[in-house]
Amino acid sequence: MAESSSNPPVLSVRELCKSYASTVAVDGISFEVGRNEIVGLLGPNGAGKTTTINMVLGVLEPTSGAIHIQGVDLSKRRSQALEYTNFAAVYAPLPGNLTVVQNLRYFGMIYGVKRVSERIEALLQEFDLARFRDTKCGVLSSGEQTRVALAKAMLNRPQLLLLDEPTASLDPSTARDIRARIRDFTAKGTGGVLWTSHNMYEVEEVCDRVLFMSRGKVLLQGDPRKLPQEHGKATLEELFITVAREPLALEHA
Ligand SMILES: Nc1ncnc2c1ncn2[C@@H]1O[C@H](COP(=O)(O)OP(=O)(O)OP(=O)(O)O)[C@@H](O)[C@H]1O
Repeated sequence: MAESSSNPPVLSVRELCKSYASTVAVDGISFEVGRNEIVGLLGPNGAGKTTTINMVLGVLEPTSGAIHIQGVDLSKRRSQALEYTNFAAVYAPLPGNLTVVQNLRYFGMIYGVKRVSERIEALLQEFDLARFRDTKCGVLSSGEQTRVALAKAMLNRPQLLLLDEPTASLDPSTARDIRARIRDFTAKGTGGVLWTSHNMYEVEEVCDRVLFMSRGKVLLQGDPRKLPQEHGKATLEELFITVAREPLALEHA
């Protein structure tokens, strides 16, 4: 049973902190990801984005704070919370010596997916991967590997999908295709997405809401199409550069 309410957000993060000796990587951030919502987690290199994602994935233990996935407290009922979650990132490629189907079967078994063969066939169709089913993942192009990584991330029908720069290194047409599939995921189901990207054009196109992080804190949040104007900037990219170079100016604005 959910702990907070009968219809909690897919992700709720409260006062989350992570410190390493003298480095405070994440410094008391709070935010939510709602159903059918794509939230962009933005910020310059070293802002704390990956550390945040790794804590939500249960890979890193927070120093303090709370994470609830579908209302389930990650620190208390970890397996149940993680059953609702999945993840794709370019720096976490699938084993290259396994074929597309072998990879999907392997992860399907790990996630305990019911009627796994049926689920794999549906995902091969959905992600236009049928012709690569017996190809080893290591020889696929970046765009094809991203599609396999997304198919793997959908195996357990997650409610919370974490995507760390899913379109990095993709050509514009493949990137557009991937964005459309992610938008479909939130539009057709009940899930939500937390998405990191350094591509401001993409963020404006895809994200319903963005969180700007700098030095471990969330400095700004809002609609990516309105935020620049609200802060006297012409574009999201200009706002990003200000957050990166002069975070204190915004913190005190
Ligand atoms: N294991 C660790 N030990 C010490 N410091 C760490 C460790 N992991 C991360 N950090 C530091 O925490 C801060 C946040 O790092 P993080 O990887 O979360 O940033 P990021 O926003 O994902 O950056 P990027 O855009 O470059 O991927 C950085 O200053 C980093 O050096």
